[in-house]
Amino acid sequence: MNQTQQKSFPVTWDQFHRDSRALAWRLQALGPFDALVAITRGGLVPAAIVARELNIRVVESVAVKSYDHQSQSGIKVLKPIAPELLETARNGGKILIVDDLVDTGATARVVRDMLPGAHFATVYAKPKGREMVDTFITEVSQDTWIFFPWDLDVAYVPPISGGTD
Ligand SMILES: O=P(O)(O)OC[C@H]1O[C@H](OP(=O)(O)OP(=O)(O)O)[C@H](O)[C@@H]1O
Ligand SMILES: Nc1nc2[nH]cnc2c(=O)[nH]1
Ligand SMILES: [Mg+2]
Repeated sequence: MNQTQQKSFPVTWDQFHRDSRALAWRLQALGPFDALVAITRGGLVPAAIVARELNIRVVESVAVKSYDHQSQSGIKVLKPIAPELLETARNGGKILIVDDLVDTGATARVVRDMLPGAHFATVYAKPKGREMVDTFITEVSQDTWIFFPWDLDVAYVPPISGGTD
């Protein structure tokens, strides 16, 4: 989304761990996977959790940047997938791609093109990008901005009544 979102969906560490584990449970039936590719940076945390649960030892990263804060800019590949991993995929290896979320699907499309046969998994999905994902856990509406625990801090919230006492 290019404009500031109307709704917010803040996610705590506990919730993110739980949702990432739920993703691993769902993926277990589809494995075993020979390697995992995490889309940095957001995919790194769910990738660590999924790799631990599914005992995937080979973890590669691909760096794709599409947002500055909440504004979408052009997609840039800042670090491509290592040639050894592409070779594994070409030789029939089963590759799992993990990201934290799919929004418009633009990031997913770019990485899918790099690894056409891979399984693409995210923890969260918005309607526009849902078609790009093979497995996800929770769907949120397109006008929702998801706030991840690594982007949040504990802060004072004024009372619902608006009063100060
Ligand atoms: O479906 P899309 O519209 O492409 O949006 C989804 C992507 O946007 C975010 O990454 P971002 O580019 O903000 O970088 P980050 O992972 O480093 O936060 C998120 O982690 C996904 O990778
Ligand atoms: N943190 C965060 N990054 C995004 N990138 C694209 N959509 C989102 C979102 O809802 N939350
Ligand atoms: Mg990302």
